[in-house]
Order: sequence, then C-alpha cells, then structure tokens
Amino acid sequence: MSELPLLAKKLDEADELAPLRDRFVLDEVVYLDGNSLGALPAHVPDRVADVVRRQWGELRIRSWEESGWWTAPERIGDRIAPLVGAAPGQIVVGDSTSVNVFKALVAAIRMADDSRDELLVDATTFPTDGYIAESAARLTGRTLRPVTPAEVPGALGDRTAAVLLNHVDYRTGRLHDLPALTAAIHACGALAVWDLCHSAGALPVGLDEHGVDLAVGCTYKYLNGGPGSPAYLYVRSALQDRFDSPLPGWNSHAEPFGMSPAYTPAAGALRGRVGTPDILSLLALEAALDVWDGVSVTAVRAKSLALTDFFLRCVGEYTEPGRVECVTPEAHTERGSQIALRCPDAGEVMKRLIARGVVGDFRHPDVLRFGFTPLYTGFRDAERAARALGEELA
Ligand SMILES: Cc1ncc(COP(=O)(O)O)c(C=O)c1O
Ligand SMILES: Nc1c(O)cccc1C(=O)C[C@H](N)C(=O)O
Repeated sequence: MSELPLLAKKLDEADELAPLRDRFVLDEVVYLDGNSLGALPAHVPDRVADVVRRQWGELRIRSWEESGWWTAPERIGDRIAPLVGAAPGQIVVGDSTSVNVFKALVAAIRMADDSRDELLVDATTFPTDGYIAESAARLTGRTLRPVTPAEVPGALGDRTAAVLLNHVDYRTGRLHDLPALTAAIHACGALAVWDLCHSAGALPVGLDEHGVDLAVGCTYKYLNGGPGSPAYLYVRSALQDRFDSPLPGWNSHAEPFGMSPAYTPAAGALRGRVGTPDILSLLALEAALDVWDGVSVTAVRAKSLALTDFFLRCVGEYTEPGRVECVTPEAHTERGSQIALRCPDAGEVMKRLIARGVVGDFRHPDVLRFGFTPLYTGFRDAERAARALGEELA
C-alpha cells in the first residue's frame, strides 16, 4: 500500500494556501487545466450580475463615468501590475493576447534603429505569436527569424530590432531565463518583448526589475478572468513616450472626446488602448483579481514547485518506468507550473482521464499536459491525478 495518499493529506494540511480553494467554484473533479482556463472565483457571478443589472440596466450611459468603465483598462492594469512585478502606470488591459502581440511587436520595431532589419521569434512558440510576428515583420519590412530561446544569444546582432519570447513554453512547461535573455537582448541594442501567458499568476516575473521593454499576457489562465477575458500590454515607463501604436484607436487619444481628426497619443500606457473596452469581460476580470488579496506570488511559486515535484514523485511511483517521458525540466529554475508528459497514445489517455474526472489537456501530437494552479490545486489532487494516470497507462 502506497504511503503517497497519506503524505498528500499531510501536505494539504500543512499548506497555508489551501484555504484559498474556497474562493473558487470547484467540485470533485481534479482540475489540472487552469493553464488553459482558470476556475471561476465564487464571488464573480454576483459582481457581474451587478454590472449587468445596475451599472448597465439602471445607470446606463452614466456608468462610463460613475461606474468607472472608462478608466477600467488602466485601473485593472494596475491590479495586475504587482503580480508581474510592475510599478503602476505601465499596463493596460484590453483586446486579445494576439492583438497585443501585434501592438507590442510593431511598436518595438518602430522604436528600434531603422538599420535593424531582423525580428527574432521563439520557434517553439504558441502558434498565434508566430503568425502575428510574421505579419508584423512583413508589414514593417523586416525579416522574421525563428530561433529557439536557447539559440537567441547566438542569433542576436546589429541587425536585431526586437525579440519575442515566451516566459514559459505552453507545451513543455519550460521556464525560460527572462533576466539573462533580456540582458543579452539589451546588450545587443534590441528590444525584449515577452509573452507571459503561462507565467503570470504562477510565478514571479519581475518585469521592472529585469528591464523588460514590452510584455503581453492573457488573463484567463492563472489570473482566472474567465473565457476570453481581455489580455494586457505592459510598456516600460521609460519607453512610453516613444510607443507608437500600430492601432491608434480613439481610446488611446490624448483627448478622446475632442473628436479631432488629427491623432495625438495619450501619455503613458494608455497609448496601448485601442477602441471601446469589452466592459463585461473586463469587470468580470476585475472581480476575479480579488482572489489575490493578501496572496504573495512568492508563496504561490513555492507551492507550485512543491505540487509539481510531488506530482512527478507520484507519477514515478504509479507509472511503469519508461511508459511516459517527462518533457518538463526537473530543475526548478527551468520549470513553470505545469507538467508535460509525452507518450504515443496521449490523446486517448487524456480522453479517458477526463471521463473519470481528472481534467488536464492534450497537446498535439503526443503531450499530456497537467497544469497546477496553487490557489486551488491541492496535493491530494496531484496524487489522485497521478494514480488515475498510472491506471490508465497500465
Ligand atoms: C503563449 C500564448 N500566447 C497567446 C495565447 C493566446 O492568445 P489569444 O488570447 O489571442 O487567444 C495563448 C493561449 O491561448 C498562449 O498560450
Ligand atoms: N485560449 C484558448 C481558447 O480560446 C480555447 C481553448 C484553449 C485556449 C488556450 O488558452 C490554450 C492555451 N493557450 C494553451 O496553452 O494551450
């Protein structure tokens, strides 16, 4: 009889973050897919109902001012800022990650010296970043060069205008060295643009500390903003005056209600805004961010590593050796908040796991992906998932 179930129980009992689970709507399912869609914070439905019934239903147009709708993109950006190590005034929320990748890349190229004609992109990236980078390069007359993050230092040079990288790889869960890569990019005179989709809310990012130039991220994963909740754009304060948006919509105008035919950009991160914000999603996100009150990202990171270590230990005990290959690095300095296991029948195995109440996801062609969200995932969840996995793989 394995001692792991008892150990899991003890680890849960000693876990200071365990009570946070009550802030979410969860059931008996072991939910290891918060790296795709975060769970629903329990207070969000009532808050959204208030936005719909009172702010929209009763106050109607007055809500742009009285309910703070107009300033929501920057206000909510300031709520996200401490989670990614940014001082206030550098993040605006709105649009999708894809759209923000576009804004960030074109703006970065416009800030770089004209002689720099290359844009480097993570060759292993979540596809949307690669597609958008290709279009940004084509529109600006630059050459797109896909390279793996490990190849970036060797690929940098006088020709590099900007580099787009993922902090954590969506497939393998590998955490890339943001401080070192940003420093290398700066040493060659280029701009560093980071996609934080798989790191924000799971581990410390340190945007200001490491001098990141521009960053984007989604809010529906570890920030639990809900399906399709708006993404965010970070523009380092020192660069804001030079941020020349390729999508200069009226919401980014210095005087939006001046209705001038001439465009004058607003000061600060507001330049990253485009058109009318998606208020319902934005305010659902704002409510969702309340779950972070009193929670430190450092504590979240410590639990995330403990959870993924424990899950790997359970998989090691419950699964026949060689049946799966772990593609997530073992070193803590190289691991995000997910474990990715490779096996040829991953698609079928994940279907069976989901059918028995263990929800992770399958990533083409052969990866089983298990995301660990420290705010609501426990050690018993990790043990149950590994046990079910071992049985399905047997
Ligand atoms: C690294 C990364 N970038 C971007 C996206 C998605 O972008 P969008 O929010 O535009 O769908 C995802 C996930 O969907 C992702 O994992
Ligand atoms: N954004 C998603 C969606 O709209 C539907 C299904 C999944 C997603 C995801 O976020 C996938 C996720 N970025 C991934 O890492 O695979």
